[in-house]
Amino acid sequence: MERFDGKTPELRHTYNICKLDDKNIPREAETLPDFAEEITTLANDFTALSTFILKALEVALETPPKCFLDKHSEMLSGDDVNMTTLRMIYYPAIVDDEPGQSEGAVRCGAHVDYGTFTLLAQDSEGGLEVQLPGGDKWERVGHLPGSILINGGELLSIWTRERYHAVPHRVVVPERAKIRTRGRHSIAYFCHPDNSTMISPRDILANQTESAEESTDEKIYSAYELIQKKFSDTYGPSSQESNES
Ligand SMILES: O=C(O)CCC(=O)C(=O)O
Ligand SMILES: [Fe+2]
Repeated sequence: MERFDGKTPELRHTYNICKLDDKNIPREAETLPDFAEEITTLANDFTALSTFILKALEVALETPPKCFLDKHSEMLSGDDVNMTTLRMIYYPAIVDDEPGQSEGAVRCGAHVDYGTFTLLAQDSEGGLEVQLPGGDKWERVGHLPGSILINGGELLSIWTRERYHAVPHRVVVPERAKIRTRGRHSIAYFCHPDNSTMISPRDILANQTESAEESTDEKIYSAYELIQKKFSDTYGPSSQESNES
């Protein structure tokens, strides 16, 4: 994903699921007997919520009917067809005297997500910050129990010519000693279009007038090409199949 700087250590563990099947969902029958069922239900709920939001975007942007829905028909069917990912994230407690954990360490470096949008559920530990459009100040995201944050991603920003922004965000290590010695959990659902989708603002904004410059100069890429370009900008040209983060 992410626009991290390649130097600052990121203190987190992640588990990504791109395809909802038995092979990809860990079954820890003894320690977590209901895990597979719970995570499958959660993933399906996130997919249903994403479908609802895609419909709402169609209404808000007055797109041709099913314009977004048809382009997101393969969510969680595998990253060979669609990069949608459910990510479980654990940020371990900070131990100040361990190497790499104090000076300059972050939980998740500043970045924008790549896809259409991200649904983010977080616990109450805090640390998530966003940069709102037009400003460079980092704002704390509070925690409302049960709430889900919707973060615009980069493809949505290209598609809508920045009417919906990709929101820069990060997770900082809490300053207060008592809080930093507790771990933090979050779950993100990265909603992506099908890989072959051409990310063309002209399809989405068909009813809106465009300037002459926008209509002639625009080069159109597929979702797959744009994501590969992101990976190679972030990790270097040899990183072909790395996942978001
Ligand atoms: O853990 C969080 O709250 C944010 C994670 C995130 O932004 C990401 O994995 O892209
Ligand atoms: Fe993110």
